[in-house]
Amino acid sequence: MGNISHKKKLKKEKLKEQTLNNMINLRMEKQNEKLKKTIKIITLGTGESGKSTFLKQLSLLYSKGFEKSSREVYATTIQNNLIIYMKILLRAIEELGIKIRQENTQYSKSFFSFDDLTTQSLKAIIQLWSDPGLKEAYERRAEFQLPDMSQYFLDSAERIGKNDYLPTDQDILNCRIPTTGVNELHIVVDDLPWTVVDVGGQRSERRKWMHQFDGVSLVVYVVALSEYDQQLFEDQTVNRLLESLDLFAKTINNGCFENKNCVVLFNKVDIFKKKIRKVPLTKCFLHYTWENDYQSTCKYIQEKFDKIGRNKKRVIFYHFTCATDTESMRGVFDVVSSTILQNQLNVGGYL
Ligand SMILES: Nc1nc2c(ncn2[C@@H]2O[C@H](COP(=O)(O)OP(=O)(O)OP(=O)(O)O)[C@@H](O)[C@H]2O)c(=O)[nH]1
Ligand SMILES: [Mg+2]
Repeated sequence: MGNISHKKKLKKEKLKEQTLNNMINLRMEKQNEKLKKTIKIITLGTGESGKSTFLKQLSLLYSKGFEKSSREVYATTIQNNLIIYMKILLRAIEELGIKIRQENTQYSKSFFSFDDLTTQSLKAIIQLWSDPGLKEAYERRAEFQLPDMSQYFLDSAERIGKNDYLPTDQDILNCRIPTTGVNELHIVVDDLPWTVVDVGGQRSERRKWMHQFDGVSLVVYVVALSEYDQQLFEDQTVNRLLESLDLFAKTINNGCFENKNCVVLFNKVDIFKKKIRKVPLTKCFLHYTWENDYQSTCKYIQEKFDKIGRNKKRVIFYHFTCATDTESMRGVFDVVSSTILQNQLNVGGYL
């Protein structure tokens, strides 16, 4: 009798164990499914901070990169931009009272009649860009609105002006096309499907943002560090870095994100490193009293953002980046990817 009841007890315990195992397996499967669900990342930040460049790099590293047809579209934009940049510079030399060489005045006078890149307009661009007056205007670009990357393209005018010109990856990374609406990139990183959402950062675009906030796993907030001495394109009375700080406060403390980890990219460090040697940070933060070197200014700016974003429910990761440099971005994506994995494991209850 005793033996039978002992056997029954063992059977019952085994059954219980099996049920428990099944339940654990089921839970694991469900959690794995959750982990495999598409990770939605949104890039936010003010206009021209580098959000779309971040997306282009992801596309180069984890997707097919740029097809011939899209290179052709970029070619037209880059060629048109050359005309636009030259007109901006010519207007600036007039407004700033900068003199150019006598022999170049004929080119500057006729330039406003050009709309396309032709043999004539290309010749004028090359001639005018060799003038020290235009270089001086470029150096003073914080006083008007001219993209930093205009120098890269003006230096390459001859190559860009060729009939069979097809932009390189670097040309495309440097090309500025302000985002209107929403762009999405679908990629697989470390076995996980990512949807990366890119929105326009200029003021008129920001009202579209909140429609994209649902289901976001990670916010990547992009700040153009180098813009501390520049004014907004949309409002010439507002400092760009202060606008970014203000926008960060409004965005990151939005109910959708208050318990979500966030990655802040302090971008354009290449320009910032050069600029900070010449232009004091007091251009932006009037009461800044620390040393005006790279380390101290970066620390100060990071603290400003951290003070706004810090709370007990999330972690904010900071990286100093040059979004146009593919190799350095590879390292940044590795960190972003492990941040996401950590987030997912937290959600699944693994950690
Ligand atoms: N030198 C330098 N240029 C950069 C860097 N990141 C982006 N850029 C350039 O800055 C310009 C603006 O970059 P975008 O990626 O278009 O900026 P965005 O944030 O998407 O701008 P919106 O679409 O208007 O919101 C482009 O010409 C880029 O090539 C960087 O780290 N260093
Ligand atoms: Mg963009």
